[in-house]
Amino acid sequence: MLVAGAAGLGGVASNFLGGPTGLTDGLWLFAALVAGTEIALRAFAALRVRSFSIELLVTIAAVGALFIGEYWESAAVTFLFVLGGYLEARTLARTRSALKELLALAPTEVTVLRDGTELTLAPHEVIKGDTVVVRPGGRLGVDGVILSGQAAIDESAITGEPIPAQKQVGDSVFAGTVSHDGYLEVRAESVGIDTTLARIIQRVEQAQEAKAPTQRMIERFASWYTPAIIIMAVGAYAVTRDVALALTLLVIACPGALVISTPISVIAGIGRAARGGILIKGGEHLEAAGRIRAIAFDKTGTLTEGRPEVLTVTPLAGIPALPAMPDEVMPRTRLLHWAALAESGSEHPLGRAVERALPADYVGPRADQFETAPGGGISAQWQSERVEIGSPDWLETRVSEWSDAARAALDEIRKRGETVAAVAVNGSLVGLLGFADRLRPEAAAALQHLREIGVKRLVMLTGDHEASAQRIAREIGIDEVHASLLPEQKLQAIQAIQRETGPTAMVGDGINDAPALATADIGIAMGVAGTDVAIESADIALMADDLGKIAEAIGLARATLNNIRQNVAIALLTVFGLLAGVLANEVHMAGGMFIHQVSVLVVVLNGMRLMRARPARKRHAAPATQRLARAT
Ligand SMILES: Nc1ncnc2c1ncn2[C@@H]1O[C@H](COP(=O)(O)OP(=O)(O)OP(=O)(O)O)[C@@H](O)[C@H]1O
Ligand SMILES: [Zn+2]
Repeated sequence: MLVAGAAGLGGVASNFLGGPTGLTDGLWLFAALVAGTEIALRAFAALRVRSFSIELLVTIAAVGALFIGEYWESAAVTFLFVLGGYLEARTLARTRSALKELLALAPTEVTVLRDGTELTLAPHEVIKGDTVVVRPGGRLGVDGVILSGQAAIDESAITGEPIPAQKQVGDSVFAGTVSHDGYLEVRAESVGIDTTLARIIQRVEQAQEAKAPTQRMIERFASWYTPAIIIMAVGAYAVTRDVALALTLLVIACPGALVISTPISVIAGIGRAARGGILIKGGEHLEAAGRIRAIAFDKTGTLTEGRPEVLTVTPLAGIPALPAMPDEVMPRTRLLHWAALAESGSEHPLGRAVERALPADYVGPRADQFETAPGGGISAQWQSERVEIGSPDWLETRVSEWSDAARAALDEIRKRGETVAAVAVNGSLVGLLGFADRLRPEAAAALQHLREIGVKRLVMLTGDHEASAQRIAREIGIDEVHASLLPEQKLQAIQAIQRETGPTAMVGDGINDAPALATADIGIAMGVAGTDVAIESADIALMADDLGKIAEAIGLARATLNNIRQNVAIALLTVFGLLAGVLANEVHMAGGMFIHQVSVLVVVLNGMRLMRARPARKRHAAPATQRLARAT
C-alpha cells in the first residue's frame, strides 16, 4: 500500500510538473501493478472456490483501464481499494478487541498463601484450592469462594453493575472484580482461561462470528449480484462501445459497503452488550431480541428472589416422629424433619427453604433413594420409610386420605398467598408447609419499563398454585397469570403466546424451565455469573441478577437492528447515486472508487457508534441500602 501510494504520488508530481509522459505513466503503471497484484491474487483465490468476489470486479476494472491506457485510473482504483480495505480491517479489529480490554482488568500477579507463607504468582500458576489473598483496593485474579473476611466488591467487569455488592464468607467472587475495602482470603475455584471473565470473552468472540439472518441474506445476494454486474458491464459495452463506461460500472457497483453493513453492527452491538453484563449468543439472537413482542416470566427465582422462607408449619394429628428421634419432639419439628429428609437430595428452592427453617446444627438422615417429579414434588426412600413432599395437587393422588381438617388448613394457607407443599409418610398425609418468597425489589419498575418500550404482553408462567401466583402478579403489575403448570405445559403456553402475539421471550432459571426456554424465540437466563450451564443454554445470559437488564438488552438489540438498516440504506444509496452519476457521465473510475470506499468507512464508523450506545435505561433500582441487603 505504501509503495503503491508513493509511486502513484510520484506519477501525480511528474504529471503536474510536466515530466515526460513515459515517466508519469510508468510510475502509475508500477503503482497499479503493486497494489493490483494483491487484489488479483485474492480474486483468483476466490474464483478457485467458485466465488465471484468484489476483488474480481476491481481486478477486471484495473486491468481493463491499463489496456485502454488509463494508467492513472488503474493506479487510483487499486490504491484506494487497498487503502480502504486496510482502514476497514483496522477499525473492525479495534471493535472486536474492545472487550479484550476487560481481560486486561485481571491482575498480572496474585498473592497466594501456601503453608503460611505468601507467594506472588502469575494468575495461571495458581492451583485450584489455593488460598488467594486480596487486599483492600486489590483486583481478583481468580474465581473463588470467600474463606474469610468481607468486602464491597465492584463486579462491573462481569455484570455491568456499577454498584458494588457486599460479599462475605461463602459468597462467590470473580476474577477481574475489585475489592473496595476489607481483607479477603479466597479459595481459588477457577484460574486462567477457566475464569468466568475469560469464558465470557471467549463466548462473545464466538457470538460475534455467528451470522445474523440479514447477513446470510446479504451474502446470498452478493453471490449473484457480482456476476450480474459483470454481465451488466458487458451489456453496457455492447450498447455504447464505451470501454471506460463499462469499467466504471464495475467499480461503482462493488457491494463492499453492503457486505460489511450487518457484521459491523452485530459485532459492535454484541460487544457493547457484553460490557453491560449482557451476553448475547450471536447475531441471530440479537435480531430476534429486537423483534420481541411478548415476554413470559417464570415466577420462582425470576420475579421473586428464589430464596423462599417457611412461614407456616401445620402438622396434622398423629404425625409420627422420625424413628431415631425422641418422642418429646414437637409435632411442628417432626414435620420439618420429615420434609428435610425428603428434600435431602433436592436442588429445589423449597428444599433449601426447609433446610434453613431448621437449626443450623441439625443433621438429619439423608434419603437412600429419591425420585423427582418436575412440577410436582419429590419422593424419597429412607430405610423402610417412604417420604413424599410436593404440591397438594400432586400429592393428593398419592395418599390414602385427604381429611377435611387438611383441606381446611390448605385453604387457610393459600388464602394468605403462600406456596404450599404437602408432606406424606408411607402414603399418609402428615402436614402442610407454607412458603413465601420476597419479590425482587426492581421487579415492578422493570416490568413497567418493558411496557413503556412497547412489549405488548407480559405473562407469568408458574408451577405454583393460582392463589400465591396471583398475589405476586398483583404486587408487580402482571395481569396475565398461568398457574399450576407442569414443565411441558409451560412450553405449550409459550407456543400459544407465540401464535397469538408473535415473537416471545422467556425469562427463567433454567432448572425446570428448560423446555420453555428452548421453545421461546429468545431464552433469557438471569444472574448467571459463575454458572456454566445457564450461560451455555440461554440465548441471552444476564450476568447480574437484575430484571432491568432485560429492557436494556431489548433496547440494544433494537438499536443494532436500526443500525443495520441505516448501513444497508447508506450502501444502497451510494451505489444508486454513483450509478446515476455514471449514466450522467459525471463520475469516472477513480472518483467512483473513492466515493465507494468512503461509503464503506461511513458504514463501519456508523456501526462502531453502537459501542458507545447508552440505552435509555431508567435507574429503577432500589435504594442502595436495599440492594446491598439483597446481595448478602
Ligand atoms: N422439591 C420440592 N419440594 C416441595 N415442593 C415441590 C418440590 N418440587 C415441586 N414442588 C411443588 O410443585 C410446585 C411446582 O413446582 P415447580 O418446580 O414447577 O415450580 P417452581 O419452579 O417452584 O415455580 P415457578 O414455576 O414459578 O418457577 C411447587 O409450588 C411446589 O408446591
Ligand atoms: Zn421455576
